[in-house]
Order: sequence, then C-alpha cells, then structure tokens
Amino acid sequence: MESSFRGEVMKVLLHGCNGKMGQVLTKIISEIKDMTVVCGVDKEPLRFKNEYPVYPSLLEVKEDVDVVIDFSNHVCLNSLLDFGLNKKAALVICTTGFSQEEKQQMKDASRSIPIFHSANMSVGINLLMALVKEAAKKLYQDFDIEIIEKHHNQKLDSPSGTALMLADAINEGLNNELEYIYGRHSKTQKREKRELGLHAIRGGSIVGEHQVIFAGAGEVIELNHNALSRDVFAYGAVRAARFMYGKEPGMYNMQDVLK
Ligand SMILES: NC(=O)C1=CN([C@@H]2O[C@H](COP(=O)(O)OP(=O)(O)OC[C@H]3O[C@@H](n4cnc5c(N)ncnc54)[C@H](OP(=O)(O)O)[C@@H]3O)[C@@H](O)[C@H]2O)C=CC1
Ligand SMILES: O=C(O)C1=N[C@H](C(=O)O)C[C@H](O)C1
Repeated sequence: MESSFRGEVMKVLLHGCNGKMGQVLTKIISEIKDMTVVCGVDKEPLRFKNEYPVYPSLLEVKEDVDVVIDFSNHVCLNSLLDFGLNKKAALVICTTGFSQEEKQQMKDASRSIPIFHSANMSVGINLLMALVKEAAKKLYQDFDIEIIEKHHNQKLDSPSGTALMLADAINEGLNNELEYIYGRHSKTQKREKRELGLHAIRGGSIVGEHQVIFAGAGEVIELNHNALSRDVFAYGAVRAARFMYGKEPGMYNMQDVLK
C-alpha cells in the first residue's frame, strides 16, 4: 500500500523511547532518510544517550510532530490521546494490555484524529490471523482450539495482545461462540467444546512465539509464528507510520496497512 507521505522528512515522536522497542526503533529510524525522530518521551529520560531530546512527559514536548509511534504502557493512553488531539498528530499505538474501556477511548478519539492500533506489527502474524480464522471455520466441528504464547521475562501483560488478537480472529470465524479460558488450574471438570484456552509462558529473552493448536481425535494441526528479533515489529511500525501520515481521522490496523 502506498502512503500519502511524499518528498518531506516525517517528524516522529517516539513514546517509550528508552524501552526495548523504543531503542530498536531509534536505531532503525536513524538509518531512514525521509524520517527523523524529533524527540522522545520516557518515564526515565536519562536512561540512554539519545541523539534527540527526551522528555519525561508529553506535556513538555516543544517540537512539531507528524506521527507518534508508541511502545510504552497502556496507562499512558489518556496523555497520548490528549497529545494527539491537541497537536493533530497521527498516533501509531503498538502498546498492548488495553482494557475494553481503553480501546473504546481510542475509538472515540479517532473521530477527530487518525489512530492506528495493532498488538502485533509483523506481516506474519497478520497473515496468520486470516489463516486461523479460515482453519477454525473448517475444523471447529471436530477439533479443539488452544493458543500458547511465549515471551521474555520482562513482559507485563498476559496473555499477549497477539494471543488475544488471534483468539478474536478465530472467534469471529465462529460467530463469537467461544469462551476464552485463561490457563487451566484447580479444575475438576473436563474441557467443554466451546472453550478456547489461552496459555502464557514467560522466560528469558524469548522475543515472541505464538502457537495455535487444532487438536482432533488422533491428529493435531499446529500453526506457529516465531518472531526472531524485535526488528520485525519496528519495521512494521515504520511502515504503519508512513501509512498513517496525512490520513483522515479514523481507526486503522495492520490489515489496512497490508491491503
Ligand atoms: N505491537 C507490537 O508488535 C509489539 C508491541 N509491544 C508492546 O509494546 C509495549 C512496550 O514494549 P517494550 O518496549 O518491550 O517494553 P519496555 O518496558 O522495554 O518499554 C516501555 C518503555 O515505556 C516507558 N514507560 C512506561 N510508562 C511510561 C509513561 N507513563 N510515560 C512514558 N514512558 C513510559 C518504560 O519506562 P519504565 O521502564 O521506567 O517503566 C519503558 O522505557 C508493551 O505493551 C508490549 O507488549 C512490544 C513489541 C511488539
Ligand atoms: O511485549 C512484547 O515483547 C510483545 N508484545 C506483543 C504482544 O503482547 O502480543 C507483540 C509481540 O509478541 C512482543
């Protein structure tokens, strides 16, 4: 998909710039000619020596900004939306762990500004969403469906935003009949047909692995996605920022970017 961004240098604010994803993006954007990080915002502004100014709060930002790329924490949503609304900047929100109410807040704000949100910026996961939706439609009658996700030991939210996105894609294909079960413990009854189990593993430096299991009688189908480095998410965020530049107000996601 072509972006509406032409011939100028796009001014990016990195929100959460001193986090793991913020630092990967800092490096990747520094190598892109038509994009520049004009400033960053992070709870700990002095953690790294960045080549751009870093503020402890969005309220202190002085620079002109075209697009905010956000990899921070869901608790920042109010200040992020206020910033976007005041400065008329497009928001590329890649953070996960939002409640339903927070997602509704995003939708409300998107009546005035363009807002992108996706729990996974990789091309592969967004293709996998379509595959598991189709597979679920064909297999559900005879196969039980479960999702396992694995991430590093610093991750705050579980299950991952991606696991929930995959579950929602599956459930959409099945008229939203499924009930999500978050890990099984202290159970004394067998699995019910309409359960969709979501299971989170946390350890070491695992970047992000998602496995969708279709388990039938005597056979199992597994669809896996493994992110081998954070670069894949950062390149996706850059692609989304290009797509969002100059867009009309509304909610957008990775499916729109990849169309
Ligand atoms: N959509 C996608 O493809 C991906 C999404 N993510 C999501 O992005 C988010 C960030 O991930 P990651 O970079 O690994 O996490 P990190 O914890 O490494 O980075 C988050 C950064 O944001 C900072 N921060 C937290 N709260 C605030 C605040 N109120 N104001 C300003 N800065 C704040 C953190 O500071 P401090 O450390 O001091 O709290 C930290 O520097 C997570 O929600 C994660 O799930 C991650 C990878 C891919
Ligand atoms: O926190 C992470 O690291 C990741 N979070 C996203 C999620 O919650 O799905 C995406 C990716 O798997 C990495």
